[in-house]
Amino acid sequence: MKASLALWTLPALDFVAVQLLLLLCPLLQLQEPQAIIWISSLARLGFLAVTSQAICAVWGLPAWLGREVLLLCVTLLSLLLPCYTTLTSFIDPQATAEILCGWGRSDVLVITYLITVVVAVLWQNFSPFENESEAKGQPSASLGKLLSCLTPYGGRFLVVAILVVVSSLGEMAIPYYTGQMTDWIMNEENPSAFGTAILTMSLLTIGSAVTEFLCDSLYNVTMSLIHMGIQSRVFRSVLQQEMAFFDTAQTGDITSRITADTQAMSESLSEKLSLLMWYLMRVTFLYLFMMKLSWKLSLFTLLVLPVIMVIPKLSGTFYEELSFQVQASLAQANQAASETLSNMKTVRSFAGEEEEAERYGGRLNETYLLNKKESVAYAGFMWTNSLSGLALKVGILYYGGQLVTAGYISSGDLVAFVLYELQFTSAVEVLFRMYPDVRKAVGASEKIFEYMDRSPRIAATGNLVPEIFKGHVTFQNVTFAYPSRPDTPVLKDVSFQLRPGEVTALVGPSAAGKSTCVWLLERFYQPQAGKILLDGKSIWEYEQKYFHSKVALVSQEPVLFGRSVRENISYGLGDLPLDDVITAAKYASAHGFITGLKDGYQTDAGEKGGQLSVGQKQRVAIARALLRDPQILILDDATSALDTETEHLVQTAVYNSSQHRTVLVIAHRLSTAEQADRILVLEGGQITEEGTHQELLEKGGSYSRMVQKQLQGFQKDSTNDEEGQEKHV
Ligand SMILES: Nc1ncnc2c1ncn2[C@@H]1O[C@H](COP(=O)(O)OP(=O)(O)OP(=O)(O)O)[C@@H](O)[C@H]1O
Repeated sequence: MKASLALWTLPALDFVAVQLLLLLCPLLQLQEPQAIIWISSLARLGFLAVTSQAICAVWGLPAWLGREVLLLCVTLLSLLLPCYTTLTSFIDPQATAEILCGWGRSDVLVITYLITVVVAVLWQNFSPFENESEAKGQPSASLGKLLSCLTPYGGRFLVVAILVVVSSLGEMAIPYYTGQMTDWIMNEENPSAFGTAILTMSLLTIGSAVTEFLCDSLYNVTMSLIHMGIQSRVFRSVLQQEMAFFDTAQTGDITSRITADTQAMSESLSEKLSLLMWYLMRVTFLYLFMMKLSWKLSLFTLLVLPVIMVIPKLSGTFYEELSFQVQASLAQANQAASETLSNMKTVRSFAGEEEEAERYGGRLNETYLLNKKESVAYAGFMWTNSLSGLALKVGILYYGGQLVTAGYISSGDLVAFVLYELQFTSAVEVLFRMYPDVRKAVGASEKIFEYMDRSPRIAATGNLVPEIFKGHVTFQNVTFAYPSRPDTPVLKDVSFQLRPGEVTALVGPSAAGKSTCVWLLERFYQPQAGKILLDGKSIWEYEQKYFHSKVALVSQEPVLFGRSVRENISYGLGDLPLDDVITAAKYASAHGFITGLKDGYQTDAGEKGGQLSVGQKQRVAIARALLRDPQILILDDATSALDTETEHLVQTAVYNSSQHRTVLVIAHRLSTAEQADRILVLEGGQITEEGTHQELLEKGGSYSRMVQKQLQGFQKDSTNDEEGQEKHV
């Protein structure tokens, strides 16, 4: 506020300086008015530069004004008049005499200020260079990046450009011939020329329409190719991201970027960018033809043009901001809907339908409110646009009429000019009406490029593919906190080993960090301190595909895909023989229930495996892991949903098949851990005990207490059962 007020002192000081210069200049006793105006203007420039810098240094600049824009204003204020008088004196010395003598007049100063303000606003908003506010992280135009997506199709765009030029030129000829005809009709010199002009006009119109059709078709086909390419690049890039990215980004947001944002962008690009290109070409040609007819009228049009540019731009910026907010709010609504639909069972079991519907309705209402604002902003933008265009038309007709009366141009030329000018103005109007839409595409593309250009914080760039892989895992003083909660360490200086041919069980209370050890071993995250080694080498040194062919995980909540059971088991391995799939399924005790399904191995598992029970899903997931014949097998509470008998069968199969394999089992049921060769107890992110079941029981520490608690739990359960039965009897 202080800075804005201080800035207003600049015009006041400028006014005083001009008055002083007007008093001082006669003292120089110069005869040449051009010399007087240049000397005074340079002195004014020096004064304004020093004063503006001083104001900047003391009060600083207001947020809406860039330093380079202030410099531009100072230069324009001082040098606009001398430059104008010098240039026009070459063309018409009489016209400049009046300004030279009265350069300090208040009306001249006011006009200079008006032009300066218009140019400054244009520069601030349209400058091709990055301004300070953008550098501070506001959404910046990603036009360059967008264009880089178009470059592989350069050849096609060249053909489109040629077709645009040909078609535009065809259109340009029509007003020209209309003007010619007006002159011919008025002079009645060559009546046969009338027919020739009509024929030429018809041919050119047909030619222009045909090229326009070809151009549109080629352009739209190319744009859908680009859309497809961008969508698959974004998806690919998202898949490369580290796990922490998926912890923080909402699935609905990511999906919305891949689908809705790319859709919005490519729609705007295919419709609006083609029109933009078309109208830009048209504007250029129209202006050239207008210049040919009357440079004065063309110059007049150009001078008034900034007025019709600034107003739509201002309302366009507001509209653009709103459309950005609408998109963000829509993504949130989508997120609410997809979260509810993907957790339908939980919603139903807690009778949360009404609450979820209200939540979704609330989000949609927010979007609706923003949409309302956006519509009003759009209407305002259109209104200001047409009003400013109308003012320009009236001005041109008035000035053109005067030029005809003065004999500068013929009536035919004025008719042709007015026709060109009408097209020119509507083309400029269309350009500015479309501008927010193209910005909208750029806005949507910014979000897309944010994903597309994002480099994963953790990249698996290793290339180690040893022929002999034993699978000896070493956790060496590992300390880790999740990136989303950097201040809460989950693992603290954890060290242990998993040996080939051994089954190691990791047990401990809930939230002790057991699954976290698995995620680290799977390379989903990187520890802040310590190392995880595989056969003595860091896990990050191994090549991505090789690593995951050697390390297989069956997680706590097995995830299946909406494909056949067979495809789910052979996921990631391509088209494997059915016999291999069956062997793995048998090991996992899944073959029996699979053959009992309606279509056997071809049965669809449903979305996220929803058509199978949790226990069935767990067995399919174990079969999927065993089919890879991994050297390291991790079972993270992978048999929790199985009955005791099936669990025993699966465990025996897994343990028997692991003579050379390294197996890590995480289990809440301690009976599962009992058979393991070694048991590690993890508590509060630290390994507190290590040994066999027997050793740990004898030690009488946490493990034995946990076993006792579970046993007591079972006894209590069975006592309750017996009591219940007695009561029942
Ligand atoms: N993606 C995540 N981002 C932030 N914190 C997490 C994340 N996953 C787990 N945590 C936190 O890390 C801690 C350890 O979780 P972890 O899942 O490793 O425990 P656990 O021992 O496997 O528990 P359980 O036996 O209940 O599965 C918990 O406090 C949990 O809230």
